Amino acid sequence: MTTIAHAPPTPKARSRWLKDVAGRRDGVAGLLLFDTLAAIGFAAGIAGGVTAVAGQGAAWPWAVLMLGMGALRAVLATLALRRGAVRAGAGAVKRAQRLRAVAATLRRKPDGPIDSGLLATQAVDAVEALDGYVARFLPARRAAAIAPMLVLAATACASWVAAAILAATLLPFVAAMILAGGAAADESRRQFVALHRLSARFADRVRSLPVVLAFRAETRETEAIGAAAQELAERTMRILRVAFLSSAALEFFAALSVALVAVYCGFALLGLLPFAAPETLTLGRAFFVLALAPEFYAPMRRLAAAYHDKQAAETAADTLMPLAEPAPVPVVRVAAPLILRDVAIRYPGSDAPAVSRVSLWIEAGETVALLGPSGSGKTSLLHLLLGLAPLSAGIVEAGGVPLTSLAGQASWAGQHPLLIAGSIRDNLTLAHPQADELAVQRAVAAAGLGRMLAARPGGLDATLDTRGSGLSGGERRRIALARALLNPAPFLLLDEPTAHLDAAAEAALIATIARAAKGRTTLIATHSPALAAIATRVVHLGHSA
Ligand SMILES: Nc1ncnc2c1ncn2[C@@H]1O[C@H](COP(=O)(O)OP(=O)(O)OP(=O)(O)O)[C@@H](O)[C@H]1O
Repeated sequence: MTTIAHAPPTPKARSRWLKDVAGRRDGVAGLLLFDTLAAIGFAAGIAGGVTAVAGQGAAWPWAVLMLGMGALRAVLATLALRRGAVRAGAGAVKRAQRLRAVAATLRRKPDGPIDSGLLATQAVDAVEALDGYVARFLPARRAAAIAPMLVLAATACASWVAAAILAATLLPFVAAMILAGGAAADESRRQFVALHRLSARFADRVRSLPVVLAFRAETRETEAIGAAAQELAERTMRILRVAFLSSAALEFFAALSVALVAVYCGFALLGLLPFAAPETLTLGRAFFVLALAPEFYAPMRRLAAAYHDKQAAETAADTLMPLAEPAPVPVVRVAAPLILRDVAIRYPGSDAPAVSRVSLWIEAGETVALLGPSGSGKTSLLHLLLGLAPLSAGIVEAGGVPLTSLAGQASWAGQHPLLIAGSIRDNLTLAHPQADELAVQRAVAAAGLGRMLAARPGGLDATLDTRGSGLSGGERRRIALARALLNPAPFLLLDEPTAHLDAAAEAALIATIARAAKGRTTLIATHSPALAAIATRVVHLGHSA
């Protein structure tokens, strides 16, 4: 199971980070405020219309005002939704954070504590959790600070008593909101962790499906995934329970305030108040106040509905904040000689070094074969040069400058070639997208892929999945070799390119490799004396532990 090795950030640091990430996007909050102004106009339209129907003046201008304001509210609501979600809103924030998560995955240190599978999950799940925060919560919070005051001011113009009633019910309403928010916070965090656990476990098991099937562990794994899914379902139900309870409390106070205003207006109009009326209320004013009363709580209810988004974003921030900021990778052109001085490689968690005290001096254009028993560190040395294994002692230099990675300047064919979902051509041109058709055909022929492609429907355009299903191990290695040959990089690193081939196929491939190595600085990890024979120098690595 994947884990993240870092302490959670403080609440203050977390909210500062979220604010910085979201930036100032006041457009949506502005639209919500205009919506409140339109609601005031709508209420005025209703009040004027009712007064006109009761026999005081023409009704149609009020009807026009009411319809116009109603239509305007619909437009403003749609615009707020679109702007928050797409334009300059959550879309841009999510894109930026996804790039950050992917960059952190690609540029993490070889001995870094964060698992790349987990980082990939973060790029999808955690970043998605920022959506509601940017698109709904932030605009709702900004609007909730001003909109109720606008409604209160408009109400006070018609009836200061009704305004006082609304203001008085505000206090318990806010207290209920704070309580509900606090209760939802912990549940929401636990649910996010359960979701994370389920998706990481699921991704893990899908990746190792052949192993699960081979060891007949389907039932056990299905039960484990079922248990994780059940845990998530239970946590989701708990959140829903808290959400229903809190929204019931909020609705109660909102309804209570509207009811109090209605009772006051009705009794005042009928002259049934048990005390002397503090103001003169007309039918129009009473209707205006009544139509406006629900709008007083609308911005705060919108905020309460989006509160879960805030919790989700805060939990996501805990995993996204520690990711390293993507820094532009300096393009350093390196050249031979490659110099390794007393180099040691120790993998995190290992007691013994995989490689220790290795010193090498490789001149430009040299072909060096790394020979040694299994586990002696041949692959680790090649990985070190590519920045995929940690340098724990010693110095690696290229052309007199310290070297962190040959990536970008080396053609590389590994022992377990990476295949991407796509056509065979996509896989070949992965390292050199500008390669033309002639170069692709030459690399295919050189790597001995011609017969396999001729027998396959679609040839170069036949599609592969990431497992390279339908390809033999040898064919996968040949694809990796063809890819390395296609890329005219100054360094060529090959890891057991002729493993598991019969003698004739090996001899043909050795001739190809000898041709490809001409003019490049080449390192080949191999067990094959025949392949090592083409090298200008053979380096024997120590015995495995
Ligand atoms: N990612 C890793 N984490 C921990 N230990 C590792 C890792 N990769 C390799 N090792 C260990 O480092 C040692 C050297 O492994 P390496 O693959 O470099 O040897 P090799 O000479 O290429 O072996 P082979 O000829 O079998 O491919 C081994 O003991 C191996 O278990």
